Amino acid sequence: MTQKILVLPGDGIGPEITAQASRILAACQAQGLDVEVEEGLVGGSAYDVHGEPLPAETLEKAKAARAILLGAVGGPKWDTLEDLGKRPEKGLLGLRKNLGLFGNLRPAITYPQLADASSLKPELVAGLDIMIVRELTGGIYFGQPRGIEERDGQRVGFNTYVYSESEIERIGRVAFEMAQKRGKKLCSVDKANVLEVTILWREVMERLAPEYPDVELSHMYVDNAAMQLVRAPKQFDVMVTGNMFGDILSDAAAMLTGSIGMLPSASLNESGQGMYEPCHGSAPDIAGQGIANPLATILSVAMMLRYSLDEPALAKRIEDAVGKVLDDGLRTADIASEGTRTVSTAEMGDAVLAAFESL
Ligand SMILES: NC(=O)C1=CN([C@@H]2O[C@H](COP(=O)(O)OP(=O)(O)OC[C@H]3O[C@@H](n4cnc5c(N)ncnc54)[C@H](O)[C@@H]3O)[C@@H](O)[C@H]2O)C=CC1
Ligand SMILES: CC(C)CC(=O)C(=O)O
Ligand SMILES: [Mg+2]
Repeated sequence: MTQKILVLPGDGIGPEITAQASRILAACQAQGLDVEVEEGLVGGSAYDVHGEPLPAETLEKAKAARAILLGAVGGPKWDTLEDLGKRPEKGLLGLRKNLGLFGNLRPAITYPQLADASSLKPELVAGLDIMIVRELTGGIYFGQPRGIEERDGQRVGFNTYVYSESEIERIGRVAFEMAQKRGKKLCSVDKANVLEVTILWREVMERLAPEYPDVELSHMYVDNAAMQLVRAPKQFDVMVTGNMFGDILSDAAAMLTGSIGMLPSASLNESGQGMYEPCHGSAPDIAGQGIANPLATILSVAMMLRYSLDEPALAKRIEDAVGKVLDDGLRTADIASEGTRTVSTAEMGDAVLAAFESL
């Protein structure tokens, strides 16, 4: 049966990088992938047309799609909008919430060819393969109450960090199952020395552990986890954490791989429907220059093939194509180093496409 894919380019570099990823998706269609692809508006570009960052039409299309490929949202043009609900980022959060995409997978893999582009010494990252499992529809980004209000003659801003047992349990199960398929080590990251919500988080992870006897569960406070990620990242296999900690730790992990432009992601719900996007934002500082790295978005297509479309062979072919292009010494500016050839966003797309077709 033909499956629907929705492409949401978004803002900033979003349209530049999704254009390259869409070419790879089209190449997969030419190889027999039975999908129907359509585009939609989200974020600032949707606000400019419809006055809201997640128009009903986009949400309808998203619900009907098996998978969504999203570029990025946001930018200075919309940062002054006082109504937070109208900001581009709310469009993205609205999609995640409405589709129930609670399970966010963020693999940080250092391609051997990029070990010297990492912020760490090559020996610290050679062979690095971490999976960060981030809870995506709860925690402080969604908790109520939230707001800014007048209290005792001054304004007070507040958000609520809340998780229910069932929310913790379902992301815990995703992480334990992921660890079972990988190196059988799971590190749960919390701040249980200070935050009640993460005391509960830790308790639920412990309660699940006996159901996964082959997985070694450990716990780490988030401040230490940030430090350990840049001290000795290869100690980690799977990490599981809440929405905000996962957001921050995954950007830190990105630099182990060479660039935030290398980190793809999958956001899944219980039925395997997924949204696929690079971990980075809309990069307004380089938007429109044709220099953004499209590889995180292209690798997100590979994750889509693996997690929502059940096409692991095509997924691997894309990953191998990326490896081949890196072997050939092609780099966008963010991952360039001595002896490599710096190429534009579109030239990187051309090269991955050619490599994909040659494999
Ligand atoms: N998933 C999303 O749509 C996200 C959206 N944002 C939004 O994006 C806007 C910019 O946020 P920032 O904090 O600056 O984060 P950012 O991730 O957009 O950029 C941070 C730095 O990384 C660089 N960078 C990011 N992606 C790159 C790529 N593919 N190739 C080369 N360099 C790349 C940028 O040039 C910049 O120097 C804001 O409006 C923010 O809210 C931020 C994070 C995620
Ligand atoms: C709008 C933000 C929560 C997006 C972000 O930074 C992310 O998901 O990594
Ligand atoms: Mg982020």
